[in-house]
Amino acid sequence: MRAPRTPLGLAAALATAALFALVVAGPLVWGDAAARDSVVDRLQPPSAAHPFGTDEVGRDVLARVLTATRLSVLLAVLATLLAVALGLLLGALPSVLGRRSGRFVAAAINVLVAFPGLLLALFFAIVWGAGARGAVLAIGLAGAPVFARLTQTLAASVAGQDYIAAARVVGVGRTRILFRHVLPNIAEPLIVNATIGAGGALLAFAGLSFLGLGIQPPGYDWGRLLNEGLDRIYVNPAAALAPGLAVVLAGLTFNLLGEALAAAVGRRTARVPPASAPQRAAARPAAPSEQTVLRVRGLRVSFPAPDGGWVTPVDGVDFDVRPGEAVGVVGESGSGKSLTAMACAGLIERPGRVEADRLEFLGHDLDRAPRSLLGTCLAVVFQDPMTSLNPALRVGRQLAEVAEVHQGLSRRAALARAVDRLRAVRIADPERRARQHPHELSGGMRQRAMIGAGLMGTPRLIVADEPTTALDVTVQKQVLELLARARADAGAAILFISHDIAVVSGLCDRVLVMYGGTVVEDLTVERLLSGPAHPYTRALLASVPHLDTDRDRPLATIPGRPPDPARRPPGCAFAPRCDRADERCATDRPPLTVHSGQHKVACWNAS
Ligand SMILES: Nc1ncnc2c1ncn2[C@@H]1O[C@H](COP(=O)(O)OP(=O)(O)OP(=O)(O)O)[C@@H](O)[C@H]1O
Repeated sequence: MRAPRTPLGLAAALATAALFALVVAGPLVWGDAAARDSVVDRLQPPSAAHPFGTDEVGRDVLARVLTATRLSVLLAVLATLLAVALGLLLGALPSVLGRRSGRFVAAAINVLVAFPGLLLALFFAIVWGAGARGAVLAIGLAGAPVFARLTQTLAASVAGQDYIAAARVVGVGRTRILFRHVLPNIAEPLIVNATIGAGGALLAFAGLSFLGLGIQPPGYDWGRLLNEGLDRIYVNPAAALAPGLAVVLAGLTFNLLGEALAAAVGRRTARVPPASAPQRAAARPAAPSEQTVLRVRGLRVSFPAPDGGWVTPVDGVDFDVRPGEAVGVVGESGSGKSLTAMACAGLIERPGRVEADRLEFLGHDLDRAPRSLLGTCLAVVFQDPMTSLNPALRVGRQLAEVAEVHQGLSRRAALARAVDRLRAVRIADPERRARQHPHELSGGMRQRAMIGAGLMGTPRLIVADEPTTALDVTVQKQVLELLARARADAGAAILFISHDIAVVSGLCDRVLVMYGGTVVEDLTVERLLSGPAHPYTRALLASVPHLDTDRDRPLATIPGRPPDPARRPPGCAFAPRCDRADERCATDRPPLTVHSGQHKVACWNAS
């Protein structure tokens, strides 16, 4: 972890050093003064000799508070360690046990977390009896469910990572996966939370000792001193104030340390270092001779189904996108267009699972492609420009981040480039707009800003998922023109998802028609308009109204409904709605094969 350079880090380091010094030196320096009684000095008010007064036997309150630091802090740390150890054990169990027992343990953890911690501590303190041991056990056990829940959540968040899947594939057992792959990857957030938890344990200790369930005389910690001070609060309030202050300051120290650790860990994980020299070489746009920007073979996207199995909405998609080419993806709602596009951009979130025989971007396996390559050469434009921009960050900053992280530009240079890109996407007064937050821009401007973000690098592929659906018709036209211009200027290929065939045929060279989670026809726009071969594409075209459509007749519709991904028929998914379907269509799934030239069709009875 890096040296504390922020004010928060510096404050945390100083406070922790001071507390540590008191833990070590407190009893050595002030131990004698804390034990020295003197009948004549009984119940003295604050004075120069005794800044917080004296107790019933004339001992100096300040010396006792400073001496009690060691016991108070050590007991809190011990209880926290116990809570973390038990929490780790309990939270890791669901990963080691089978699905059924794992669920049972997870449910038990949830119930324990919902139970108030201090009540639990009181219960355990009474079970184990008053005293230091009982209090450590009580606070440790009461804190364990929170850490168990944290461990369980963190373990689940790394469980879907590829390196865990790879370990499973080569037969590594669950326990070994837990210790070698899961725990090392969740250690940092656990340490941060344990540090903050120690502050809570300190307070809980003070509470138990104050209630007489913690440290017993002649021993004393801050809680006991607080208890004694409160007995004579009307005579000498400072005697209660001193241990109270000590608890607050030490608690704050733990919290500060936790916050500083969290900030350092956050910085480390959020900030991707600028590409190193070899990475930059890899990130350089691929040579123009390269034939394919995106190569997809046998792409499958699956999600866990409620019955415990998997449902596969995208099932065997094959296509290529060549440099500078604009490829449209059309199909009814639910045909798998967006999932295909998101899988190609590496954006399918867990628990979704992406499998493919080949999924390559600029010749790199998408899984292993350098992050800087994706950051500079792949741009994604989403349907809703409001949710794709961070509402808390200024627009210019968001665009600049791409150049800062992936191109190693300084903050100032990156911001200048952001303004330049906003100008390139025809946003008027880009300097002012760059300083604004997304909510201050119109929907069309936000979408242009998103395209501008994609143009911060040298995009070789722009994946646009229904980028104009949320916009009105005039703004829609401007955004389409902008995409076409980005394609012409930057030479970027476009994968354009839309349910609107008219829009697709205006922008694209080629069209992929999707049905039931797969590509059923891959054809040029000219071929699409002159006469496609797949009955589904024909039906889709017939359902689009155009200027020559006879208004006296009802619009053509495709009878029936698209198949549910969980209950797709074994043969052609379109067969139940197809007027050309025969027996073979019901049993054998037609592969996507060359129909003529570059035209491909997946149909046994293509025209
Ligand atoms: N996270 C998910 N979990 C489970 N199923 C999902 C998930 N995301 C999408 N699906 C299912 O996958 C299928 C295809 O979804 P997708 O969003 O790719 O369709 P689409 O063709 O883009 O449709 P639309 O035009 O309505 O966006 C749908 O049946 C959808 O319900």
